[in-house]
Amino acid sequence: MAATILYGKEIAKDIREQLAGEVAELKQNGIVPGLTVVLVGDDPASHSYVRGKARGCEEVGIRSEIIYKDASITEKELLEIVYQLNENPNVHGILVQLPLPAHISEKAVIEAISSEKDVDGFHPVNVGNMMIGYDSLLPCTANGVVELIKRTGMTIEGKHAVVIGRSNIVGKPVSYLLQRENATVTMCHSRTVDLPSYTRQADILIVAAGKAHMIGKEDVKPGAVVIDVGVNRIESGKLVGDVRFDEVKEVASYLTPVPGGVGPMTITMLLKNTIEAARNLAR
Ligand SMILES: Nc1nc2c(c(=O)[nH]1)N[C@@H](CN(C=O)c1ccc(C(=O)N[C@@H](CCC(=O)O)C(=O)O)cc1)CN2
Ligand SMILES: [Mg+2]
Repeated sequence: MAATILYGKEIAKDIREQLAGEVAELKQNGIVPGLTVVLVGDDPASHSYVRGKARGCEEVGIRSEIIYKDASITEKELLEIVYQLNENPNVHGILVQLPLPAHISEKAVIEAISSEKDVDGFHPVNVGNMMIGYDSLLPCTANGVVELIKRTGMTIEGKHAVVIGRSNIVGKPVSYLLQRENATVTMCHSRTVDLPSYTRQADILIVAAGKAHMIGKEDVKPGAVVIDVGVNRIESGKLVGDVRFDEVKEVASYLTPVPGGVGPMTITMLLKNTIEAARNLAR
């Protein structure tokens, strides 16, 4: 069996067309959705992600602004910027790009963002609401993963989903979102004993471990849907996932590539959250 490759890039394009329509409708009602991204320091990958976010906004008609700050900014100065954005009625979404320099507490910054404008879905209020199944702004990568699975047309209800990785950005939220879809979820991580005994049971396998090429075809149940959230730069400079793509595509029913799988969905879900925040704040 050869897997169908889930090109997030193409799916993201479809969703963005739909989002552009929603933005046009909001604009007719006098609301121009606005996102402000704050970027501290000069990490090239962060700069590239932030540019991608601004490009995504432009594509669907969201007004966006990037505030660049030197890595020497103090925590107090950064918090002051966040407080001002919280008060600005033209800003519906606030995102502080992570990671931050070591002298700034990510926790303090995330908690300072108004939960209504927290388009990353990282604020404890949004995380709590997600956990108990209330409406909230959802973490973008996790939401993008679930959206990709839904687009295969498969039924998630009753399926056994195995998640590898327990990060706050991916592993934990994706496990909650899949439970919300009535999957039976098993969470595995770096200390799991006999990982393959779990992964081989998975109808849906989400790999977010951050370990290049760790999953091979011997770890995958034939016909499983495999979502690779890993982004690893290997010695050759090439970007690879946590899954051995060429092997696993022989046994999975669906498989995401890296790059071009989950990544493009992340930014699309951010655009979706910004539109949702604008709609909620206008109420
Ligand atoms: N405030 C936030 N900070 C960070 C987040 C986040 O969601 N919010 N996530 C990551 C970085 N990130 C977005 O910010 C991100 C990472 C990877 C991709 C992506 O598109 N990956 C591509 C490959 C990219 C490449 O070629 O280098 C892919 O998988 O296709 C998008 C966004 C940490 N910080
Ligand atoms: Mg092995």
